[in-house]
Amino acid sequence: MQAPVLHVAVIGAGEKSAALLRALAGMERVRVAGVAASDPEAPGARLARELGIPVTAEWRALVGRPDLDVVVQPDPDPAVTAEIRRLEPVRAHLLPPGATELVLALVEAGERLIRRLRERDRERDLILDSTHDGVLAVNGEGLVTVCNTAAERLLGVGREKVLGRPAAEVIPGTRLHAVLQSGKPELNQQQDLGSTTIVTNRMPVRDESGRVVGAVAVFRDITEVKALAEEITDLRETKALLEAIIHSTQDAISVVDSRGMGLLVNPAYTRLTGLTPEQVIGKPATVDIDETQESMHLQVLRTRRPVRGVPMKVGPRRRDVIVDVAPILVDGELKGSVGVIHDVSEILRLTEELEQQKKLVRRLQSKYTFEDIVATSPTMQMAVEQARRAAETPATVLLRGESGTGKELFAHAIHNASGRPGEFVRVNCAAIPDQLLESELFGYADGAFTGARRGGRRGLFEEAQGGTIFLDEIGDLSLGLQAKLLRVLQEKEIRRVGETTPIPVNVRIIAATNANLEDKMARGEFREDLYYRLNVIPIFIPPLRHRREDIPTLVERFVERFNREYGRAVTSIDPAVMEPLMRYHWPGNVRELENVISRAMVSVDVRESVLLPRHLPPLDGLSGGRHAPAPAGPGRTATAVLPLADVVAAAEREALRRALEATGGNKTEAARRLGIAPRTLYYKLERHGLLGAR
Ligand SMILES: Nc1ncnc2c1ncn2[C@@H]1O[C@H](COP(=O)(O)OP(=O)(O)OP(=O)(O)O)[C@@H](O)[C@H]1O
Repeated sequence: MQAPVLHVAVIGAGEKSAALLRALAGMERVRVAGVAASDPEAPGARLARELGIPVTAEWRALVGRPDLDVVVQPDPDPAVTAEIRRLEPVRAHLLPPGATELVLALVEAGERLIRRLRERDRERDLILDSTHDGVLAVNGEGLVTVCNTAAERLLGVGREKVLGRPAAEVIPGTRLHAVLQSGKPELNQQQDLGSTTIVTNRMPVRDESGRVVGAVAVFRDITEVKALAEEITDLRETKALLEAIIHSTQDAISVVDSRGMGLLVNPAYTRLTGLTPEQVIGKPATVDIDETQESMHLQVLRTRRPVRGVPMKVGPRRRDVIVDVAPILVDGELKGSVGVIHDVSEILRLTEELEQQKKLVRRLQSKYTFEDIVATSPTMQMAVEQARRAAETPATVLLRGESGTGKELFAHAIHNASGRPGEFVRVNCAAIPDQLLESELFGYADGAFTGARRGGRRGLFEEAQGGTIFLDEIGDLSLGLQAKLLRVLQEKEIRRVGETTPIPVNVRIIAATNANLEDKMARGEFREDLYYRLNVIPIFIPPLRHRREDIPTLVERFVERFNREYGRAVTSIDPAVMEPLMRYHWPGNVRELENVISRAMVSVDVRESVLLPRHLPPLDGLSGGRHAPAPAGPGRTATAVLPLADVVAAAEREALRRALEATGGNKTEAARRLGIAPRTLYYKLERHGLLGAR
């Protein structure tokens, strides 16, 4: 149905009429049919012309029109009013006096209200558009009334396409119509919109009476939040892992920020330094854990370079530590520095203990005195007497005798009787490779060769400073080393390998050999000058087979010793035991006798008190009785087939034994005749138990 339109005629064109015309022009349901103006230039007449309203000079022409609903006379002229009433008695539409003012006031009030409402709408839109949350509202009919910028962005639609349209049709997946129907809010609903995830709160809008008149949805993009949440979970796990590691490591760790303020310390740090987290975190690292040094953290922050392996003493117990500090650089930016402190006091203590143990072992090595040397035979008594006298002097002693005759025993005894305060150091010149022997004897400088220890190392000559060095198997020394040893003997100073500064040494030298040095000299294998330097006091120790009268006393001595060592209780020796021992030729000399008694004592029962012939092991080459020859001998008619390895080993042992016997124990000569290197011979003798256990 078409809304009715009010047709108005305005009589008069003064200021008041003009104001009324302006007000009426804005009204939708009012049409001004014409304006009556006696002066065509009056303000009302001019405005009417601008607005396209017909203007007439004769008001009577206007009033007579049949389509008029109202005639308005803003400035009433009583004569005109009466005239109108007379002419139009039926349609007395004239507004009463003062009505114009009322209309104007109402229009103004209406305009003010509209302005205020528009402002509020603008404010609301501004607020809605500035929030990141999408806002969508529908009225009671489900038509969209609000769609802010964020909603446009999130939904991917322009507001001009949705405003005033049914939400259910234009917003995919909306549930606002459902909320409109149920009147129940739907809160924190997660919803996927393509690649984005949103979370929505939908609420009904009620009027004062509680009737649902609309619904609002407020929603936000949580794609980033979701990703961040996942990242944070990952970071938390990593952090927990790192914390666990930092907490459990035995190394002390401290971290400072880029200004040098304490950020983190672990329990190992507190244990080591005695500093608690409260004393460190948030405090400047001006002094280091070792107050005598500049803070390494500050040094690293200043230079941006790591510092490694700095030794320090820290904590109330002044523990020895090694510190590494490194800058923390993230994308090239300095974020702080991390220090790791390794406690090395335990390692140092163990090293020291090891050194002590080594010294102890060496001291044990030189525990023998002249009282320990059995010397019943006149030849041995003479040798001991010579040695006693030599001990009183610092002169070089050369001990000569076959293997196992007791040369080392003599060396110990001489050292102990000499009263020299330093240590007794033994070197087997034949057992150490030549290149190694030089650095062993004289030590080496820092960085002398690959693998050399930092700071270099003392050699055995320096170790024996103030004491005695026992150069065993001197006959096996290479010509090169012979020259170097000669210089030591002449100048009484040594030079570490790789160094030129000499170090004075005060060391008594006892050399020993079972080789024929004179033969060697004749063959050019031993330097003559060195021979005379060494041969100051030569002492010959005869082989056991040349002094059999020593055998009973030696046996008694060994039985006593193994009683103690093996927990046996042998108090007497059957005379029948002595018989084969006295007959045997003892190629291995006293060491071999010692081994035989040792094996006999092992086969003695703990309750037995008498050593019997049956306890003795077979003695090589002694036939008859229970002392059978070694198995696998060539003359043996054995039916048993033995493993080849055993047969070969037995043959090798026999060959070695014969070679030693034939050369009187001269190992260099034995090696030469066997066609093997002396070192190989040593190795083989050791393996077959033909070389005394050292
Ligand atoms: N006269 C002795 N009195 C007591 N024990 C002795 C005697 N002679 C040697 N021994 C013992 O015999 C074993 C061998 O002696 P030692 O090691 O001194 O011989 P060596 O001549 O240095 O041998 P090698 O030339 O093989 O190095 C040692 O256990 C030692 O105690």
